[in-house]
Amino acid sequence: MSRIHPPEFGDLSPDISEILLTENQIQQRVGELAGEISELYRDKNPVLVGVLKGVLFFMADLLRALPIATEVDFLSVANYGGDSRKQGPVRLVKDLETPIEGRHVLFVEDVIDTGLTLNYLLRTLKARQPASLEVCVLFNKPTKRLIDIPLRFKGFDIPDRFVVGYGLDFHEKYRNLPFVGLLKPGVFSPKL
Ligand SMILES: O=P(O)(O)OC[C@H]1O[C@H](OP(=O)(O)OP(=O)(O)O)[C@H](O)[C@@H]1O
Ligand code: HPA
Ligand SMILES: [Mg+2]
Repeated sequence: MSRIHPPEFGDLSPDISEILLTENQIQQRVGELAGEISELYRDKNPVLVGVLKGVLFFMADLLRALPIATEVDFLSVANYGGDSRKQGPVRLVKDLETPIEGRHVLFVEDVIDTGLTLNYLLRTLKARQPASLEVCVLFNKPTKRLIDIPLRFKGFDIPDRFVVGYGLDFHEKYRNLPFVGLLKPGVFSPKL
């Protein structure tokens, strides 16, 4: 089975300087992660919890690769600091609809950078007394971490660079690229 993509990504392609992970590499690793996850959660009917919006493609692909019964739910967060994101605390702007007390919860994240977002969310979910709470992250930037977080399932360690694609955005753009890449210096400005 193959997916249909335009040969070029229209007006997005010229903004990309380098592809770090191809669509095939990502899809293969997602399949491997699904295998590992299904071993741990067989017969446990876990709740997969994702944080919007970056996780949308990873969650969709992971769910479809999992050969076990699961449920899915989503959270949404905002940074108190507005534009100075990644520096201040986060707050919940959309909560789960699923009560997770006594449930096996797998937190699914697209990228972990400082770990501040995940740290806040894990503390919030732990207080609801799930039967278990583990983390699955696709892209991990180990050198950016401010808070240590145990990662039960991990897709790739990636360098400390700002990446886009496969759900990851720069000012809400580039999420729809099927690969993960770097933006050209003229396009990406960390101060924006
Ligand atoms: O480890 P941290 O430094 O906290 O960064 C990781 C968070 O940043 C990204 O979300 P973002 O705030 O970009 O929201 P989005 O998913 O809607 O793009 C990502 O999806 C994580 O939730
Ligand atoms: O590299 C990144 N790209 C997009 N969003 C992000 N959020 C944390 N790190 C990143
Ligand atoms: Mg983002």
